[in-house]
Amino acid sequence: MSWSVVNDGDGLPRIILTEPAGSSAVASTKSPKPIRGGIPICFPQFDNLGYPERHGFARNRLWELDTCPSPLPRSNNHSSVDLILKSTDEDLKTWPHSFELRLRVILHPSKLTLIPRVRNTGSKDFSFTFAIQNYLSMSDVSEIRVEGLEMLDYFDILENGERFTEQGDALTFDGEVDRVYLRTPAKIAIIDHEKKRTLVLRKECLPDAGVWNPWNKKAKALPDFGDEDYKAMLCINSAVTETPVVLKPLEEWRGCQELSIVSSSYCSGQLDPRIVLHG
Ligand SMILES: O=P(O)(O)OC[C@H]1O[C@H](O)[C@H](O)[C@@H](O)[C@@H]1O
Repeated sequence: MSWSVVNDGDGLPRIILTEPAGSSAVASTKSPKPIRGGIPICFPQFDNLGYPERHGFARNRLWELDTCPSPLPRSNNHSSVDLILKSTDEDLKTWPHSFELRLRVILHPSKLTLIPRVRNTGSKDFSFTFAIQNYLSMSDVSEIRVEGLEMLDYFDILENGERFTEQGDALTFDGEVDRVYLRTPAKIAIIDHEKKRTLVLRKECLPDAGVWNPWNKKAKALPDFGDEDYKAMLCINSAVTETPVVLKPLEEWRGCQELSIVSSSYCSGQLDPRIVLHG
């Protein structure tokens, strides 16, 4: 991935990351379409709960820099940014609730932390579902193992949302998958043998986890997704879906997700998977 720094209209530096090949090569960056990649934020709905924009409008809007992230203390860390999205008159027509959605993004050498917060700034209760949709880059999805979802209940979107219980061992992939696992442990490990690394997803107040890969047929049908790109990606979402969050006026909900990389020794069996998952 290459990067460059440009100054925007306010004289603020912006870092532009570009990937000349892969899914982002065909991804649309034109508003109001979400970018197929990165980490879209799904709010106020994950999937389609009856409001017009699938996965909510937040991923289709331009956010602003948040200069007052209270009550989170201001971050003095130069590798972090606070962003905010507020309800607009246009959005109030389809989702009639005033809110402030904040996101703190913190970058460490081998860890990315996201802290989303939703505040009810209106005068009535509202409820919402939410997801942090992580498009993860993989060497070869058919060689990936996901640990931490064993024996859990899940909704299978490909089976009309029917509820099943995961059997067996770790998750492996040999076809299209679109599931939402319910009440998962706080840690999920995504093991990439070929890249000799394990991604560890740790989450708080985000009890559910979506797992999605369109595989070859659906990939061809998606206009902003390369035909072969399904091979090198896996979406794992940290989500609140089964039991929506309810906020009274002035209440705030806060979640947290950490994505970190564990050394390749995990793949050679030197590191006990139980330590990664439960340590
Ligand atoms: O195409 P999008 O609206 O961005 O959604 C991409 C995917 O997101 C989630 O993981 C859903 O569970 C899938 O059903 C959906 O296909």
